[in-house]
Amino acid sequence: MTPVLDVEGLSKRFHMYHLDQDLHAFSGISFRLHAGEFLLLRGENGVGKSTLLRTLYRSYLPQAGHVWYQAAEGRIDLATAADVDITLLRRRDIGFVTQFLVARPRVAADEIVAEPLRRAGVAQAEALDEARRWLGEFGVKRDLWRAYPTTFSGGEQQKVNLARALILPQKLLLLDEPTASLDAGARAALVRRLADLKSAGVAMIGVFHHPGDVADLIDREILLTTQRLPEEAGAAPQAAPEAAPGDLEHVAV
Ligand SMILES: Nc1ncnc2c1ncn2[C@@H]1O[C@H](COP(=O)(O)OP(=O)(O)OP(=O)(O)O)[C@@H](O)[C@H]1O
Repeated sequence: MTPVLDVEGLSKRFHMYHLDQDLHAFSGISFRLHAGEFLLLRGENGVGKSTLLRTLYRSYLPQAGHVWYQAAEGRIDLATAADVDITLLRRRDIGFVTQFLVARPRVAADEIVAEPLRRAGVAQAEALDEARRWLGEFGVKRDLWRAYPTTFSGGEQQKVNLARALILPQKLLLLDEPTASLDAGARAALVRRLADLKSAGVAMIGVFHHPGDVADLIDREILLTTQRLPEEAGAAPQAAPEAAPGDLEHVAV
């Protein structure tokens, strides 16, 4: 079966201009992800989990490697694809859920959530109905549905964020600590939605503060570790070979 995502030798470093030195976030990461698979990214603080997700989403450009994505039109390398193609894929195929909502001023919560449906051609009234259903599902109080999320609490903003990101099933979902500020009810609603999306064939890669929340969904794990090699050895950290489902994959970064 053709993987949805085939990551080959991906490396990312940041240049810190004020120190005039590079910071290696990770190097040589390789893995594959198939439709309906759920991959958990683990590792200690600062090991590069969020950076890896952002590089897959092409918010960051990698220094080396490929991120082959199987689009309807054919295989495309997200590491080098044109911005216009990335924009299309983000609208249609690839979702990114973070714990932070970028709330636009004077746009109501239900409109923010309905927007992906509107872009996909769903009529305004139907899209708003569906958006309100999801706001309700995630526990946003009814009297906030027409309000502006710029003034919402952290948890309320996060619920709007989730409803918007998950309203339209995409092919690949990147999840960066989506449960961070959620109450128990919203966490349960999120897990239900992720389980439905997984059954519908959505491939997912996630970082979770409490992986127990999604224990039933996880097919594979990648553990990112910081491997400090002696300078004189001169060898770059290598990614471990791909693990079978259920195995734990150790990847030095
Ligand atoms: N834009 C950036 N510029 C420079 N350094 C960065 C940038 N983004 C991340 N880093 C650095 O890259 C390293 C990896 O950060 P990242 O946020 O990916 O870690 P993480 O594994 O997600 O950590 P946490 O578990 O704390 O969220 C850190 O040392 C961080 O300081």
